[in-house]
Amino acid sequence: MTPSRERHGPSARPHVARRGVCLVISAPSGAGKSTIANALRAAEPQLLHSVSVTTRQPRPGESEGVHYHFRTMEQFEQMAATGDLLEWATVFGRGYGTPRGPVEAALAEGRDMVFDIDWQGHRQIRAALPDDVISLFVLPPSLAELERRLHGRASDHAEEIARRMTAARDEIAHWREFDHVIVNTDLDQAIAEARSILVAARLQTARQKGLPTFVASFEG
Ligand SMILES: Nc1ncnc2c1ncn2[C@@H]1O[C@H](COP(=O)(O)OP(=O)(O)OP(=O)(O)O)[C@@H](O)[C@H]1O
Ligand SMILES: Nc1nc2c(ncn2[C@@H]2O[C@H](COP(=O)(O)O)[C@@H](O)[C@H]2O)c(=O)[nH]1
Repeated sequence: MTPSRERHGPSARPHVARRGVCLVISAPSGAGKSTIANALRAAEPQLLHSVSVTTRQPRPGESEGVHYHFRTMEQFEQMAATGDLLEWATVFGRGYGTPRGPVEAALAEGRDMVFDIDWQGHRQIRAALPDDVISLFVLPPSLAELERRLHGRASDHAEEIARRMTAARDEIAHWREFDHVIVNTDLDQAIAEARSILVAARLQTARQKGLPTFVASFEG
């Protein structure tokens, strides 16, 4: 039998526009979250990357507006004070934050965005956008391997690596706050798992559009 709303065609409720997914990836420094986020973006060119603001110096090979927006502490504090940052935190003694404008634009357009931020940022973004955030915590296979990766990356001096290893324990202590956790032992597997999480988030019912029109007739 034809469901009633389908019989009365025009009275069927319009479809809910698709909401973008805010995929927050956190991990102790060196566990591989940027590598995984970059691989996701390479596999999914539509996926936007939230470019953070930081007060740290650029590393060799990093460019303004691509890896970070590099700002002075004064500029950073001004952005935080005027509400230009959706979240911000002090990480390893420096300021890091997420510019608000690009996130709001992405959500308005139903675009998905990936965030490479720490646990403090995750808490704040989840509180600000409770319906939009899906979060993933990336663990290294061991602390020894984490330290090997930080040295292997060759981007930080020994003192900075020691600081990041100390902070790693604090970061890992928050793993249960996340929706998903993966262990980044085999990189290809970790990327595939992260992609599955993104795909599953996209398929959540509240985010759908473009479904066959008959489904509107089956709303309770
Ligand atoms: N599964 C893996 N096996 C071996 N090396 C890996 C793996 N995943 C990532 N790496 C390497 O580990 C290093 C750290 O990775 P990456 O820079 O992505 O870490 P991160 O978590 O984003 O760190 P940060 O928070 O400091 O930005 C890089 O040199 C990367 O190539
Ligand atoms: N709360 C936020 N944390 C951020 C943001 N961008 C990056 N980060 C975190 O900082 C560390 C260090 O990054 P690095 O590039 O200096 O190695 C990283 O592990 C992220 O967790 C942000 O916008 N907000």
